[in-house]
Amino acid sequence: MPNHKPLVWLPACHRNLDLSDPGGYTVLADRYAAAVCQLGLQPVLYPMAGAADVPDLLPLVDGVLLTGSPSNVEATHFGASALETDMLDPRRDRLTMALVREAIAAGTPLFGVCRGLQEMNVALGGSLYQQLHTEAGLLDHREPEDVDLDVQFAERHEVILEPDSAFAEWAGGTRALVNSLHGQGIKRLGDGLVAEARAPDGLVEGVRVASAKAFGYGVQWHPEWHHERIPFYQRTLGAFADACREHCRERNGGCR
Ligand SMILES: N[C@@H](CCC(=O)NCCCC(=O)O)C(=O)O
Repeated sequence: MPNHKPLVWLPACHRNLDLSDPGGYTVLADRYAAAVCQLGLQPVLYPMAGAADVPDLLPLVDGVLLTGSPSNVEATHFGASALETDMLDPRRDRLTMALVREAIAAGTPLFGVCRGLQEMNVALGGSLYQQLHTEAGLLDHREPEDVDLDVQFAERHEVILEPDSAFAEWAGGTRALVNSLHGQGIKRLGDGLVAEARAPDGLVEGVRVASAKAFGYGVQWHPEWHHERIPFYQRTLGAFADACREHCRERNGGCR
């Protein structure tokens, strides 16, 4: 039995931090890694991993957490053109498009948060609204600018949860309040995804992977934000952590 905690792969972002370094930087918001640690799991990064490395690396981990990011999934992945204003991350896109499909096929627990949900949707053939706030009938789902993080991540709207879904179980009912920090959103649902949570404007904000052999969920909100004091977020993350522990036991005959 290995003497380590279940390992969770968090694909990083790649940014030019504007320090005149043409090599760029690998970036991961501590918030996600800290939440993984608080769940008793060990976050791991493979900074240079590309799509071709996924078959070698996926068997080494017990779960995959696709984090949020200010960058947008490039619209060329769903048959549209990127907007001039888009902040893009083509390396992350290339990795996560492959990772989503292979994690589902391999039965590795998979959880997508915000950009991560959008990646799951696009990897499975779905499309995104590129600017929700320009769409008639849809809410502006972006966070307020130039305010404290506590205000940016404050609960902003309800989600309506499918009765009998895991979301309803985690929320203890069919409605929950969530934060909202995104400009893109699901337009056409990816193949094999089941919509189980919707914003009041009808936008799909929570999905289940129908064929998942382990945990396979994505959410548009941020359950990692102060999950320790919000039972809905805590139960969602707890279910992902339980699935990672189970996968670790199956993979290794046990785990810490
Ligand atoms: N850029 C996409 C995804 C939005 C998203 O993931 N926001 C999280 C921002 C905070 C963080 O880095 O965790 C969109 O705008 O829809």
